[in-house]
Amino acid sequence: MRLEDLGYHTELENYRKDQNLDSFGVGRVISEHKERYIVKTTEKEYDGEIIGNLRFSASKRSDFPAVGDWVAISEYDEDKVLIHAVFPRQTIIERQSVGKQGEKQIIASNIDYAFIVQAVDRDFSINRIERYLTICNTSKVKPIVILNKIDLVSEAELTKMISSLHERVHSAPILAISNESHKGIEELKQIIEKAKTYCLLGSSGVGKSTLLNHLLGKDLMRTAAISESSNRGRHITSHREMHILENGGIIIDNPGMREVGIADSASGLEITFETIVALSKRCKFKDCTHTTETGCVLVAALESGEIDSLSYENYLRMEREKEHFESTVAERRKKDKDFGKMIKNYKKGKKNKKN
Ligand SMILES: Nc1nc2c(ncn2[C@@H]2O[C@H](COP(=O)(O)OP(=O)(O)OP(=O)(O)O)[C@@H](O)[C@H]2O)c(=O)[nH]1
Ligand SMILES: [Zn+2]
Repeated sequence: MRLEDLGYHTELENYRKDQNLDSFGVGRVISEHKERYIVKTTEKEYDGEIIGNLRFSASKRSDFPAVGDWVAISEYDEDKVLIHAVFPRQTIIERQSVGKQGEKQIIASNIDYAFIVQAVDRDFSINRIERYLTICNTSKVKPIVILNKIDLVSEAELTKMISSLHERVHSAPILAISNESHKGIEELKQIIEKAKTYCLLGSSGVGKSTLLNHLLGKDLMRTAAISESSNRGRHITSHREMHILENGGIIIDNPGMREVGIADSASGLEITFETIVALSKRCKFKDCTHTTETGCVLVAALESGEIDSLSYENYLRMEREKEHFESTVAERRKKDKDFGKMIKNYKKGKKNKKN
């Protein structure tokens, strides 16, 4: 195995040289548990601990290593390394840390692509797909939409779902698969690139674990669960959050990833709702709510059908959640009220126009 097989590339190597980290080894963090890390190198997997210096200079949680990070290490025992430095991260998936207002927690780093998994049964929701797209766009991770459980719907139903999806989602490839009939799984495997890092996003029950097992070709989750229970209280050396697939792709799947929310994804809205945001910037009215105002570019675009109205409502909702997340409590109360009025106005306006 070479470092490149774990996703290492020239930019990281240049950084290592620039920072005079040549005397250290290089590894990638594949698991994190209460400040204990598993670091994978070309030779093996080590238990890693950060050096005191790194701990003292860390001013926030994101200064600590995360799953997916490249780190400079030195071996101090047969299976143990000290972590001296964290390499700059190319992409970061993070979320609001529990209990600490305003502080972010890194879920994983250096991910190239995210599979946004959604089941085509009751779970199917383009709104939710737009949410996950926004998370990806915030994190600079490239999205790939996967519609799963297509064995549960007819060909015609699936075609309808895909075409309605195409109307609102323009920037991401869409794949349809079934873990049950295995339809589309080969095609999915084909698009997975060697040495690129992937993650799985999507609600509970959409089939992420089942898919991962198919990709890995084994019943991974069960194996992990067994070794975890027999290792209770100790560092769980058998628990991996990063997996290398047969074709060389790398998948990160950790518990935190499954709880990432929109509140944490401010900047991505502009990319997900590119047309809407671009238009709203062109609106000539100051303080326009872009909902009912005559002469507003957005209102006009909605009427002409240039913008999908469901997409627009979803955008308003997410924009508001974003602001909610960024504002203080007092501001929030006022904004909630204003927003309530705004949505009401918008819907009233739409109704009136229909009549
Ligand atoms: N019919 C059908 N069922 C599926 C398919 N994929 C997964 N399932 C079933 O859906 C259920 C949930 O699948 P999981 O893989 O555990 O879902 P998950 O996304 O990992 O869920 P969390 O672990 O809660 O995040 C299981 O009972 C699977 O057998 C599929 O393609 N078709
Ligand atoms: Zn306007």
